[in-house]
Amino acid sequence: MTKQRHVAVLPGDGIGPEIVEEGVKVMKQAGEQFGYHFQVDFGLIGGSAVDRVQNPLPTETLQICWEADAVLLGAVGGPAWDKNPPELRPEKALLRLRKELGLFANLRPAKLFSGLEQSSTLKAEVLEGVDLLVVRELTGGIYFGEKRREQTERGEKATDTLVYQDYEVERILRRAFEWARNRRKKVTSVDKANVLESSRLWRQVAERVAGEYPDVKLDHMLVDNCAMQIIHRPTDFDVIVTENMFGDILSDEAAILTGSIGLLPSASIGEGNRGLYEPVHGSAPGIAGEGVANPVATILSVAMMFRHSFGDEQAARAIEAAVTCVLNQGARTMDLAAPGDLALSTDQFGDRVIEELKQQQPDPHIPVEAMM
Ligand SMILES: NC(=O)c1ccc[n+]([C@@H]2O[C@H](COP(=O)([O-])OP(=O)(O)OC[C@H]3O[C@@H](n4cnc5c(N)ncnc54)[C@H](O)[C@@H]3O)[C@@H](O)[C@H]2O)c1
Ligand SMILES: CC(C)[C@H](C(=O)O)[C@@H](O)C(=O)O
Ligand SMILES: [Mg+2]
Repeated sequence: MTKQRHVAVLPGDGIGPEIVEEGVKVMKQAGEQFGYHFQVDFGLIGGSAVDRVQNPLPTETLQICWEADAVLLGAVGGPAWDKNPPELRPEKALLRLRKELGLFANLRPAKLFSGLEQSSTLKAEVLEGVDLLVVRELTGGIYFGEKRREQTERGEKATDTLVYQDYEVERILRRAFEWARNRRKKVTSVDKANVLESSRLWRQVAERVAGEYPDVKLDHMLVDNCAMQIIHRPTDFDVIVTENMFGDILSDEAAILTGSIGLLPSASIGEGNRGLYEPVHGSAPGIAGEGVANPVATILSVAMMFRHSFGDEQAARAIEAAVTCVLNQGARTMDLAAPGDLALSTDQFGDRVIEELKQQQPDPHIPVEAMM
C-alpha cells in the first residue's frame, strides 16, 4: 500500500535552492522505491522571503510546516540581510520555526566516510573510526533568552540572557540517553559548570536522569576542554549532549572530522514524529549560484527524515548506502576534491546518488520500523 506523506520544502537563501533540489530528487526516488506518495509544498523562508513579502517567516510558510509530516530546509541568511533589524533577519525565521514546532532535540551525526580522511586537515590516524552524535538542545538557552539594547552613561549596552529550566534539560538528556542506547552507550554531557549557573543546573539534572539509564555511561566535560578533545581524540566520543550555543559551535568543529561541513546532516525533533531536516551548514554565499555546493548534507538529512519522521529505517539506510557508494567510487564535490582533481557539480553528484539508490534493495535484516 502506498504511504501518503506531506513534506514542506523551504529552499531559503544562497546555496539553499541548489542543495534542496538534490534532496528533493533523492526523496522522490526513495519514495518511488519504498512505496510513498508525497505531497510536496514549497514555502518561502529567510532573506528571499524578506525580499518578496517583507517577512522572513511568512504565515503561509508556518502553516504548511504545521500541516506537514516533515520539513526539508536548505539554509537561510547572507550578507544582503546582515544589517536588517532583528525581526527582519533571515536567521530569526529559522529560530522561530524551530521554537513554534517545538523541535527541542537537534541530532547532528558526524561520521567519517572511508576514503575522505585526506579531505580533512586533521591526520588520518586521528580520524579513523570517527562516529559521534551531537545532541544539541535547540529551543532554549541564550538563543531565546531576553535580549536588550540600552543607552547608558558610558555608552551603548547590549544584553543576552542564558536561561534553562530543569524540564528543558531533562527532556534533552533523556533523548541523548535513549539514542546512546542504540549506539555505544556513552554520553558526554558538555557544559561550563565551573562558571555558569545554568550549567550547574544542567549537570545536576544530567546526574539525576542518568540514574534511569544504568546501562549508559555518563561523563561530564567542560566545553573548552571538549572543543580540544573533539579534534584530539575524536573516537573517544559517542553521544555529546549540550546546550544550544555550545552545540552550534561544536557541531561545526566536528565537521572537520569528516572532511567538510558539506557532509553534515541534521534532524530536529520534538514530542511527535514531525521533524525539520536541514544541513548543519549555512547558505555559503561565497559559492551560491555556481552549482558547486556539496549536496550530501541535505541528502543525508532526507535519509534522517525517512528514519525519524516516517519510521522507515530501510529507506534511510538505502539513501545512506547510495551516498557511501558514490563516495567510494571516488566522486568528489569541490569542497572534498584534492587540488587539481576534477570535482562534480552539485547536480552531477545528486544524479550519481540517484543511480546508486536505484541499485539498492530493501535489506530484509533491517526491521522496517525505525529507532524513532
Ligand atoms: N541552518 C542555516 O540556515 C544556517 C546555518 C549556518 C549559517 N547560516 C547562515 O549562512 C550565512 C553564511 O554563514 P557562514 O559563512 O558562517 O557559514 P556557512 O556554513 O554558510 O559556510 C562556511 C564555509 O563552508 C562552506 N560550505 C558550507 N556549506 C557548503 C557546502 N554544502 N558545500 C561546500 N562548501 C560549503 C562555505 O563556502 C564557507 O566556506 C550566514 O548568513 C549565516 O547566518 C545559516
Ligand atoms: C543560522 C543560525 C541561526 C543557526 C544556529 O545558530 O542555530 C545555524 O548556525 C545552525 O547551526 O543551524
Ligand atoms: Mg551553526
